[in-house]
Amino acid sequence: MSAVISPLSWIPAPQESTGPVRLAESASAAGQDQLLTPAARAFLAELQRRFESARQACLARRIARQADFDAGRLLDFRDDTRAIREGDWQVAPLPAALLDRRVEITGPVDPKMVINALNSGANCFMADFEDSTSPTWTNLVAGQRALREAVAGTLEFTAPPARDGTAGKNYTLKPFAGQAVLLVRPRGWHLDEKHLLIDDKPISASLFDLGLFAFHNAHALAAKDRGPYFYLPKLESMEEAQLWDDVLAHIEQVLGLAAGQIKVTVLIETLPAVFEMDEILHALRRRIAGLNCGRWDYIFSYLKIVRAHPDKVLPERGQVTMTQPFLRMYSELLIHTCHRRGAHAMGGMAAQIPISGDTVASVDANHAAMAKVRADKLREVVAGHDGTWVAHPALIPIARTVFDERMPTPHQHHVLRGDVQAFSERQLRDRLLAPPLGTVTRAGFDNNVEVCVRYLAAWLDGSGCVPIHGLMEDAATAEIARAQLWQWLHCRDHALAQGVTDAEPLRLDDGTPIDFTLLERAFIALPARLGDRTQLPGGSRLNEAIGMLDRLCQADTLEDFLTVPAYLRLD
Ligand SMILES: CC(=O)SCCNC(=O)CCNC(=O)[C@H](O)C(C)(C)COP(=O)(O)OP(=O)(O)OC[C@H]1O[C@@H](n2cnc3c(N)ncnc32)[C@H](O)[C@@H]1OP(=O)(O)O
Ligand SMILES: O=CC(=O)O
Ligand SMILES: [Mg+2]
Repeated sequence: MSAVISPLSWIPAPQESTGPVRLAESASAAGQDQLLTPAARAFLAELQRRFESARQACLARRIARQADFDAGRLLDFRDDTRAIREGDWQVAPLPAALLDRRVEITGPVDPKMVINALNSGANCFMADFEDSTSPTWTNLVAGQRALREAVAGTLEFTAPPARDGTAGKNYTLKPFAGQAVLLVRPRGWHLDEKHLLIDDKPISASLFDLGLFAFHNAHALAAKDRGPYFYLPKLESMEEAQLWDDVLAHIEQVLGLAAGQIKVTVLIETLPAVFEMDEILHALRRRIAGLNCGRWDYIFSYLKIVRAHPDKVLPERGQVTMTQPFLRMYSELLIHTCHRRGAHAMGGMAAQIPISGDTVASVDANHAAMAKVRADKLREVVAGHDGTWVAHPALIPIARTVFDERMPTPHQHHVLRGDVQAFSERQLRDRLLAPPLGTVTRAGFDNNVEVCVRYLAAWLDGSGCVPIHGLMEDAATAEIARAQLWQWLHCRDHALAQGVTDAEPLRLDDGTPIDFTLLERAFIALPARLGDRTQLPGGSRLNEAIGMLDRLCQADTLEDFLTVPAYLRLD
């Protein structure tokens, strides 16, 4: 292949050790000392000192890029990496455990979920420290402990006794051969972990989650012919992928693992990343097993990146489905890119979960929800995806049946999507950026407010994933609701800033202007929608959540991530 730029050339030097490595005074969770041993702390401190400047450089690049987008520039494929896109190369062969990934279950890392997911019959389980976990210190420590015991094969859980005194159910793991293959998703590059201080500064949350898991489990996994396997979230560029590769190569070296033993799957869930999929695969080519369509964060990222482009405002989130052309293009380009390079093209998550109840209405609602999941999985397998995600064990048979019927082979790398290849980069870009047509209804507006408030309250109370009106809501889905509210409310400001002197507010489909009066009305109507607060997850934190959402909506600038200000209120 002809000359390729060196992605490392801009990365700053590691920091010298300057201070102590210690737990914050607020860090108090059962079992933390068995996890954060002196050796584990030293290992994490070295990671932080070695890679923190590079992480900060990546984050600074995100800010600079956003300033460009706000000034009117639109995303495009990179000129400086054309040689990578046009080159003829493949990723390293996939390990046997990651060849057939047709059904992957995902979920938070509490012990019961971990056991249920590993026993669920899915091919893989993504244990999630990210979108579906509220990163309280208790949750993080309990999650790392649960995963360590799961890898050791000793994890057990007993549910608390019922109110009538009946003993709680006991959960144990199936034999290893029947378990789902474990993948772990650390938090993204933008987050800090405030409970472990290195040189008096919080450690990167990504390095904490991934490093601690690798430190404790890499050898036990290697002994079972598994590497530590990870899902990497919210990357925005090949430089961020390169940073991960450097971190992982370093971990392999320090822990004495074979080079390339650690495997990763990267979520393509930001708009910038979709323009650098070849580059991301290339940066991680020694260890990447696939890319995944993280549709919810992708929609959120689309909103964020084009926030200042009034012609690209998305309709309410219920109308932004994967059959919309701009999202179909994203999934098909991902399939084409992965298969050309010998990597898996994983599908994503349908938000519907089973609806319980035996009334006619709930049975019908459940039937409709399951039909939507089935249709989503069918779209994915027909498009060429090699596997998919489910949020709940009851969805595994639906996804499996669809994939078994349409994908007789362990994967379908042979589906090359020549139709996608036929597009020029200009055509691809236009299709990826074209927003769908649609509307904003009063119901859609009010639903966004309710979901944000309920999710935020639950998150502040330690639950990172909750069912709301029959849908799974996690950090990514709630972020869409939050960012949409802000964008709709500030759309006129952006048009005015661009010189449209007679710009009007965006309007609901019935003509009502979307303004702060409408937001206030939604807040006033909220108590009636919420019903008995004591029955809701995080019920005692609803007022705090309302205050936060109000502030986030009123602010002149869109907060990058809801979880960043919310984290200041956690623990
Ligand atoms: C955008 C993205 O990032 S998607 C990825 C992140 N999101 C996720 O991973 C979603 C994970 N799913 C969940 O957390 C849950 O399914 C929820 C919160 C949506 C619903 O959970 P619940 O209200 O407990 O569902 P429900 O009561 O129907 O659960 C029935 C059983 O299935 C188990 N279960 C539900 N979801 C899962 C899961 N994802 N993994 C393992 N077990 C699960 C429950 O623990 C419960 O077990 P039990 O019978 O032994 O008590
Ligand atoms: O992480 C997955 C997503 O859809 O976001
Ligand atoms: Mg996500």
